[in-house]
Amino acid sequence: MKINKPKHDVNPDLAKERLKCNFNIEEVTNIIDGGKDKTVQRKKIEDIALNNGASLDEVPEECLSIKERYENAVRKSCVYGNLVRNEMLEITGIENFESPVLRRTADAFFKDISPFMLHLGMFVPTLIGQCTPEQTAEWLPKALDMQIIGAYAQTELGHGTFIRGLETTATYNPEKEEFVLHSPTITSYKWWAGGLGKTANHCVVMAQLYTQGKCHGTHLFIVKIRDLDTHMPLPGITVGEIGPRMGFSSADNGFLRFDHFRIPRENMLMKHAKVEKDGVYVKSAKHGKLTYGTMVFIRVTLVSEMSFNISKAATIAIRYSAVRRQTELRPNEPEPQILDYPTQQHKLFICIATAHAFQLTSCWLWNTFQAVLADMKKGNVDTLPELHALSSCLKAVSTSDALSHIEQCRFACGGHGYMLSSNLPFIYSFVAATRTYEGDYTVLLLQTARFLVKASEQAEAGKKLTQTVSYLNRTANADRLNWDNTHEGIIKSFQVIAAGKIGQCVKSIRDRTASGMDYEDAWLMTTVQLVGAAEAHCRAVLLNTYWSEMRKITEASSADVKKVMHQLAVLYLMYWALEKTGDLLKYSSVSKKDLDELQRRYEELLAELRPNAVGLVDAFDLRDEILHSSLGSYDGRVYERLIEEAHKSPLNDEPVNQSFHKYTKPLMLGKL
Ligand SMILES: CCCCCCCC/C=C\CCCC(=O)SCCNC(=O)CCNC(=O)[C@H](O)C(C)(C)COP(=O)(O)OP(=O)(O)OC[C@H]1O[C@@H](n2cnc3c(N)ncnc32)[C@H](O)[C@@H]1OP(=O)(O)O
Ligand SMILES: Cc1cc2nc3c(=O)[nH]c(=O)nc-3n(C[C@H](O)[C@H](O)[C@H](O)COP(=O)(O)OP(=O)(O)OC[C@H]3O[C@@H](n4cnc5c(N)ncnc54)[C@H](O)[C@@H]3O)c2cc1C
Repeated sequence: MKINKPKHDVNPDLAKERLKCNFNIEEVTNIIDGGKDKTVQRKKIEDIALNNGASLDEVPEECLSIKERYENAVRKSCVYGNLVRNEMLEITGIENFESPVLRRTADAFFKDISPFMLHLGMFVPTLIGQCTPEQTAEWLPKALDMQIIGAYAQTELGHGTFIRGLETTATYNPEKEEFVLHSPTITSYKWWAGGLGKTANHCVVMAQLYTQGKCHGTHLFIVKIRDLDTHMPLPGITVGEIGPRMGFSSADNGFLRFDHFRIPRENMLMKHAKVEKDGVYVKSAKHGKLTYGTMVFIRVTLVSEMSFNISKAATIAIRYSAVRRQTELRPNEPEPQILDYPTQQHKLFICIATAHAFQLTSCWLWNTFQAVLADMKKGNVDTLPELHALSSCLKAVSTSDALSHIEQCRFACGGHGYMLSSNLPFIYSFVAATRTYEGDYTVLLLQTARFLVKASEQAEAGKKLTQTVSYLNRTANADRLNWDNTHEGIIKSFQVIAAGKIGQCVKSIRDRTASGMDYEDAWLMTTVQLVGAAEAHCRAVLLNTYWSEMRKITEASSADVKKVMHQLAVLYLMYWALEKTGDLLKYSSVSKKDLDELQRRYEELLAELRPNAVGLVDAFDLRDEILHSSLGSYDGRVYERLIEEAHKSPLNDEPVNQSFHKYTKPLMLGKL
C-alpha cells in the first residue's frame, strides 16, 4: 500500500523504523477504517479533496489577520462544500452526510475550523431529528444543497449548561399565526453558536415556548436571520461575532439578539410537540427530552472524533521521536533516538492504544445509538436513558483523555511541539473546546451518575439491569474482589471499582438524608464522589468494550496483526490499572507484589511495541496534507520543514522591520 509518496528522501532513521515493522500495515488500516472497501472509499474522497489546489494556503493560516483568516476559511469552505455536494456525497450516499470521512478530509483544507462545520454538524442533524415530514421536505433539501446555511443557537450569555434556564422567548400569536422571538435581557443574547456571527443565514433557535398565556418549556425553531441576497441581518435581528478565542478562530462563533422578531407558526420544529393554529399546545413525544436529540447525536460522534485527533497527535509525536536524537547514554556513543527512552514510549504508546480504544468503542456506541433510534421509531423510548447515560460519560471521558494525551504528545516534542507549524497547538485547542461544548465534563458525568444511582438501587432490589450496568447485578454484594492478574481480571476489577464507588455514593446520600438533609443537598454534597463513580463506570465500559471488540474484529486477521492489536489492548488495560492503583488497593485484594509485577510487565510491553511504533502510526494512514505538521510528515524532513516554515513568517518579509527606525533607533540614540 502506498501511504504517502514522499517527494524527498525519507529521513534514514524513519526509513529504518519502517523496515523493523513486523505486521501488515494495510491490514491495520483496514481495521481502523472499518473494512477494506471503506479504506478504498476514504482514499477516493481524499483524492477528490487533495487533487484540488484550493486547499493550499500561500501564507499559513495562522499568519493572517482575523478578517483575512475568516475570508480565506470561507473561500475554502465553499470549495470544499461544493466538492461534498457534487462529488463526495455520491460516493458515501447522501444519507451518510455525517460520515466521519467527510469531516476528517476537511482537515486538508483547514488547520483550524471551517465556518460551515456547524451547518453539516448540527443544523442539518437537527432538521433530520426534529422536523415533521412536511418540514423535512421543505428545509432539508435546501440545507443539504447549501441553498441555506445554518447554525445551532442554543447557548446564551447567561446559560449554557442549564437549558431549562434559557431566557429567549417564542410567544405564539394566533391572530397572525406567528411566533414572536424576543431576547428580554442581556443574559438572553444567544452566544457561542459556530458559524452564526457572519456565515449563517438561518439558525435553529432554542427558546421558551409561550402560548395561551402558558410557558411550555424550551422548544426549537428555525429562523431566517439574514436576507439571502444581500446577506444583511433582517430587521429585529442583531447578530455578530463574539471575538477572539483560544481556538476555533475561523468559526465565527456568534451572538444573536431578537427584538420582537416574527416567524411563521410552521417554523416551530414540530416532530415532538406542536402548536395548533388556534394556539393549543399538543405534545406527542413519549419522552420529555427528545428536543435534546442533536446533542446526543454529537456526543456519540465525538468519541470517534477524539480517536481521530489522538491519532493525528500520536503520528506527529512518534515520527518526530524517531527522527529526533538527544543526550548521550554513555560517553562517546551516538545520541539515541528519543523514541528509545521508555519514558517517551510511556507518553506515546498509550496514545496509539487510546486511538484504537476510542475508535472501536465509537463504532459500538454508534450501533447502540442506531438501535435506540430504531426503537424510538417504533414508539419505544425505554432504551433512551441508558443511551443518554452512556453517551454523556463517553463524551466526557473521551474528550478529557484526548486532551491530556494530546498535551503529552506536545510535551514529547519538546520545544518544537510548541510551534504552530507542528500542528499540535491547533489539535490541542480544538480538543480543549470539546471538553466543554456539547455538555461540560462534570455536568455530563453527573447525568451518568443519576442513572447509575438509580441502577444501583434497582440492583439492590434484585431487578435485572440493562447491559452496560449489568455488572452491578453481579458485583452489588461483592466487598473486595480477589485480584486476578489476567486481562479479564483487570476488566472485572474496574467493574468492582465502579460498583464500589456507586455504592459508596448511595450510602453517602442515604447517610446525609438520614441525618436530616433534604435529598437535593445530600446529592450536592456527594457530587465529587458521584463524578468519580461515573468516571469509574465509564472506564469499566471502555476497557470491556475495547477488549471484546478488539478480539471480535481481529478474529480473521493475520497472526502478526492479531498479536500487535492484542498488545495494544493489553497496554491499555495495564496503563489504566497502574493509573488507578489507589482504587485497586481499595476495592480488590491486589498486593504490592502484584502491582510491581504489573509495572514490570507494562515496561516489557513498551519495549515489545517499540519496533512497531512507526508502523502503527503509519497505519492511521494520515496524509501529510491532513496532518499539516512540520514534525510529523511521512518523510521525516523535520528540520528542513521547520526552516521552510520559519521563512514563511511575515516578519521575515524584509531584513529590517520599520519599527527599528521608528522606535528602537531613537531609543538607542536617546532621541525618543
Ligand atoms: C458530523 C460530526 C461533527 C463532529 C464535530 C462537531 C463539532 C461541533 C463543534 C461545536 C459544537 C458545539 C455545539 C454546542 O455546544 S450546542 C450546545 C450544547 N449544550 C449542552 O450540551 C448543554 C448541556 N446541558 C444539558 O444537556 C442539560 O441541561 C442537562 C445537563 C442534561 C440537564 O437538563 P435538564 O435540566 O433539562 O434535565 P434534568 O437534569 O432535570 O434531567 C431530567 C431527566 O432528563 C434526562 N435527560 C437529560 N438530558 C437528556 C437527553 N439528552 N436525553 C435523554 N434524557 C435526558 C435526565 O437524565 C433526567 O432523567 P431522570 O430519569 O433522572 O429524571
Ligand atoms: C468552541 C465552542 C463552540 C460552541 N459552539 C456552540 C454552538 O454552536 N451552539 C451552542 O448553542 N453552544 C455552543 N457552545 C456553548 C457550549 O455548549 C457551552 O459553553 C457548554 O455547554 C458549557 O456551558 P457554559 O458555558 O454555560 O458553562 P457553565 O455551565 O457556566 O460551566 C462553568 C463551570 O460550572 C460548572 N457547572 C455548571 N453547572 C453545574 C452543575 N449543575 N453541577 C456542577 N458543576 C456545574 C461546570 O462544570 C464548569 O466547571 C460552544 C462553546 C465553545 C467553547
